Order: sequence, then C-alpha cells, then structure tokens
Amino acid sequence: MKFVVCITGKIGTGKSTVSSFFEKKGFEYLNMDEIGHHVFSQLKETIKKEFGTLERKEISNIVFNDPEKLKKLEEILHPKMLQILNIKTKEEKLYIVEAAIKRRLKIQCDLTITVIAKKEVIIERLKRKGLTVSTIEKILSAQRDILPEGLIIDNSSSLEKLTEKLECIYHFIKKSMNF
Ligand SMILES: CC(C)(COP(=O)(O)OP(=O)(O)OC[C@H]1O[C@@H](n2cnc3c(N)ncnc32)[C@H](O)[C@@H]1O)[C@@H](O)C(=O)NCCC(=O)NCCS
Ligand SMILES: Nc1ncnc2c1ncn2[C@@H]1O[C@H](COP(=O)(O)OP(=O)(O)OP(=O)(O)O)[C@@H](O)[C@H]1O
Repeated sequence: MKFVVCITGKIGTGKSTVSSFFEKKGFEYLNMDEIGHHVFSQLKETIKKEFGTLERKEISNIVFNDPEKLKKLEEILHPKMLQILNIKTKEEKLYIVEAAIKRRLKIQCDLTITVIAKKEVIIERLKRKGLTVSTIEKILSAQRDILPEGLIIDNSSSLEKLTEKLECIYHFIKKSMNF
C-alpha cells in the first residue's frame, strides 16, 4: 500500500521534528528543502545567469526581499523538484514529505498535516538556531500563503505534548488505513 503524508507549515513551526517522529515509525522521509538544494546544484548555470551568484545565503537575501525574484527562482527550481518527488514516491510504501510550501508546489498526497506555532515561539526557537529576527520576519512574510489545512498540530508548547499529539494521530492513521 502507498500512503503519502505531507507535513506543511511555516518556518520553525516544527515540521522536521514532526517528520522525524513518522520516520521512526517506518515512513520514508523526503524533504523538499533538500530536494530544492539538490536541484539548485543541478541548475547552477541558469541560477548564476539570473542572480549573479551561486551563494544560497546571498540568493536567500535577494528572494526573501523581492517576491518577483522569489517567483523567478521557483520557476527555475519547482518543475524539477516535483519531478524528483514523483520519482521518489513511486513505490508501495509509507512516505512522509516535508514541504513548507506544499500548496505552491501543488504536491499531491493522501493526508496533509499542518504544523503551526505562535509567532513569538517560532522566533525564539529559530533565534536559538542562529537566525536573525529580520531574516525570520522576511521568510514568514514570503510564507503568508501557507494556511492551515488537513490535520492541524499546534506545536507551541513542549516536545512531550507534541509527541502525545503525534502518537494519537499515528494511531488514528494506522487504524483508518489498516497498516
Ligand atoms: C532561497 C534558497 C536559495 C535559500 O537557501 P538556504 O539554504 O539559505 O535556506 P533553506 O533552503 O534552508 O530555506 C530557509 C527557509 O525558507 C523556506 N523556504 C525555502 N524556499 C521557500 C519558498 N520558495 N517560499 C517560502 N519559503 C521558502 C524553507 O522551508 C526554510 O524554512 C532556497 O531555500 C531555495 O532555493 N528555495 C527555492 C526552492 C523552494 O521553493 N524550496 C522550498 C521547498 S518547501
Ligand atoms: N515543542 C518543541 N519544544 C521546543 N523546541 C522545539 C519544539 N519543536 C521543535 N523545536 C525546536 O525548534 C526548532 C525548529 O524546529 P524544526 O526544525 O522541527 O522546524 P521546521 O519547521 O522543520 O523548521 P524549518 O522551516 O527551518 O525547516 C528546532 O531547533 C527544534 O529542535
């Protein structure tokens, strides 16, 4: 049986933490940020021509300050990213796909889980990872179209609370999908 769960949500809400829970339960994990980085390295010439650099941090500064430039980068990367995702999810398996911009990428899946968290919690957690408030604010602003859909998990409190919620969801999926 093939079953694809997509984990979506804004930056720093806890998508990787949630994905890792499902990976431990035996789901194969795919991360669209990583696939994006892979495609980026395959399309260097086009990117260099468009942005004048291949430094991801510099490009991040450009695109998260200019929606038109972000659109341009997405037009270059997204078709190939989707192609890779489709190839990687062909088997009869359980997959967990982490994709902040699931809707923009038009990813097809059997179940969507949206991870949400309070803005101040997101900022606090990401500051600890070394991001500046200004960068976080800019990325959040480029993610205004990420709206809650499917099952919604609020990850504003502890990891213990998150795990409790995830165990419930996992058992619900397991029972309803019969695996
Ligand atoms: C802009 C790029 C070069 C920045 O690379 P960098 O290594 O500095 O950051 P990273 O990839 O870890 O992204 C930082 C944060 O921004 C988010 N993000 C990335 N791309 C986008 C986007 N198009 N729209 C909104 N948020 C995005 C990520 O989910 C993450 O939370 C890179 O993110 C990129 O190539 N993005 C375009 C491809 C894409 O749409 N990826 C998102 C897949 S969900
Ligand atoms: N409930 C929680 N309590 C405390 N810290 C948490 C909790 N959930 C996640 N974190 C921490 O917050 C940070 C962001 O979480 P995570 O990397 O899972 O988010 P993400 O949505 O995948 O982020 P990104 O968009 O940057 O990929 C990490 O350092 C993670 O360990």
